[in-house]
Amino acid sequence: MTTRTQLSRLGLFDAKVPRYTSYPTAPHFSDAVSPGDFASWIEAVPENGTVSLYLHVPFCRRLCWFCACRTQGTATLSPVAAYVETLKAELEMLKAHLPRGIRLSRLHWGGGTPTLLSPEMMRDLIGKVQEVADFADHYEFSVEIDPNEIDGERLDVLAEGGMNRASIGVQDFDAQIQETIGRPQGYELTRQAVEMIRARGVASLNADILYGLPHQSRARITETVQKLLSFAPDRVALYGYAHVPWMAKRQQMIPSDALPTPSERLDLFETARRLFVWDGYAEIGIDHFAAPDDGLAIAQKTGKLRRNFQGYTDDTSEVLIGLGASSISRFPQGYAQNAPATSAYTAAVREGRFATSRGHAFQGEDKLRARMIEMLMCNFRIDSAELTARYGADADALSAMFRRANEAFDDMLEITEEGLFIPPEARPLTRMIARSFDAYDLSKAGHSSAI
Ligand SMILES: C=Cc1c2[nH]c(c1C)Cc1[nH]c(c(CCC(=O)O)c1C)Cc1[nH]c(c(C)c1CCC(=O)O)Cc1[nH]c(c(C)c1C=C)C2
Ligand SMILES: C[C@H]1O[C@@H](n2cnc3c(N)ncnc32)[C@H](O)[C@@H]1O
Ligand code: MET
Ligand code: SF4
Repeated sequence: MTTRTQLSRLGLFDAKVPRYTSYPTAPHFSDAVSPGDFASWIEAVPENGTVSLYLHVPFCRRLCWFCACRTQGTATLSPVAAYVETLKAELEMLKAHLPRGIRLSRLHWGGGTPTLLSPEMMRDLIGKVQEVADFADHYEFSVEIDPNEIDGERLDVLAEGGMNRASIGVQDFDAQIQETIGRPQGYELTRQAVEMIRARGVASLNADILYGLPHQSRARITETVQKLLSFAPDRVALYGYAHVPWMAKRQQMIPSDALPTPSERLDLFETARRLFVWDGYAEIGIDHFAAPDDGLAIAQKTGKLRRNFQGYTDDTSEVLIGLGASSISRFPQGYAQNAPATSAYTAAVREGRFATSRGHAFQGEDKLRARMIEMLMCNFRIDSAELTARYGADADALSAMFRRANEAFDDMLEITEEGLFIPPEARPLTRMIARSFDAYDLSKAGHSSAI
């Protein structure tokens, strides 16, 4: 039996599974976590430690049809200006609760399109962040940049404010695909954005591209990857296009009959993956590639790769604080998510309350299972020794779980003294294998394709 037949028989081409940027995943959050819990979790951060800070900007000038991000269109800057004022008020509240001596190991601006902010708004927001906490040594300040929404002046402000990583949205360079997904973006425009970013000494450049787009073929994705490689990005995220029109209504604009089949998606991923590997990139987890000297590649080699809401990271901070509408924070105690609607978020912060609307306090085996799933997503292996040492897991119980997983996956996995290992031929199954260690009921969540 070929590997592909085996993958198909195991349900890879039919499965709908989470992306596991958290465990439990966000659909399992409830209203059990309150603004008061969020405040007390912030107050419990150890003095003189580090935290990471994520600021979410849920606005875009254009609304690309393929996009599943939580963002709203705006033709003018006035809602953005009002939103920045709310973010500043939320930062002020954070400052009031944060223990002494905390520094930022990471600052990430995401969205949406944070580069929609005017240079003055950017300066203002950076200033307010600096009032809350200084950057730690070896900090990273990264910003998601839409090449259509950037200019030299904004980049100057960001670079002066300490931005040392930039991430650009590319998705695909093919004109017909761009038209079908509602995201026109010429190669030349993207190249100019890259040059402007590099000219300001920004140390690290990431680019996002997608496989599984309508009309995408091996030839077309090859061309896109080659064009992207001409920019020599330090990192690339190669996400599977998640077609979830029941969640992201804009995707109803995308003709489903032009979408590749799950089997073709696997081909597209493999085609792109090989090109990156040939070019010397290290494979990072399920969907990232990094130059060998990049932090992600080093973290992977040293076993320090982590997974958070922004994807893969080499950040070692235990605490990630997400501000802005819909942002999710992670603490040793659990997750807290802000109200998703900008109106509800704004109303809470303007009244002087944190906007926490949902979340999950860790209980029972949550942390153990979260770490097992993170290990699979990052390293394609589960290391039993760490689980017994850090979470008091029972070695026999772990072995029994591994054996059950291996049976469920046709003996394609390897069980060793050290733990469980997913060999390369079984790696397309990684999210499905992770799901087999998920104790929550996933039947109602409406996830995207497993490949
Ligand atoms: C920056 C944009 C995106 C974010 N997530 C996605 C994009 C494109 C992709 C995505 N994330 C989820 C789905 C649903 C189906 C699935 O495959 O699981 C898709 C297509 C899951 C998801 N998205 C949000 C939540 C709360 C969840 C569930 C979490 C999980 O399954 O782990 C909302 C959300 N997504 C993004 C942000 C910043 C955000 C709001 C907090 C990023
Ligand atoms: C932040 C990044 O999220 C990715 N992104 C946006 N929408 C989707 C989707 N439906 N499926 C997969 N990835 C998506 C894009 O690559 C963007 O650049
Ligand atoms: N909005 C930017 C872009 O589309 C950043 C990636 S999508 C959140 O290019
Ligand atoms: S891809 Fe980026 S610019 Fe397009 S709608 Fe999504 S967040 Fe906005």
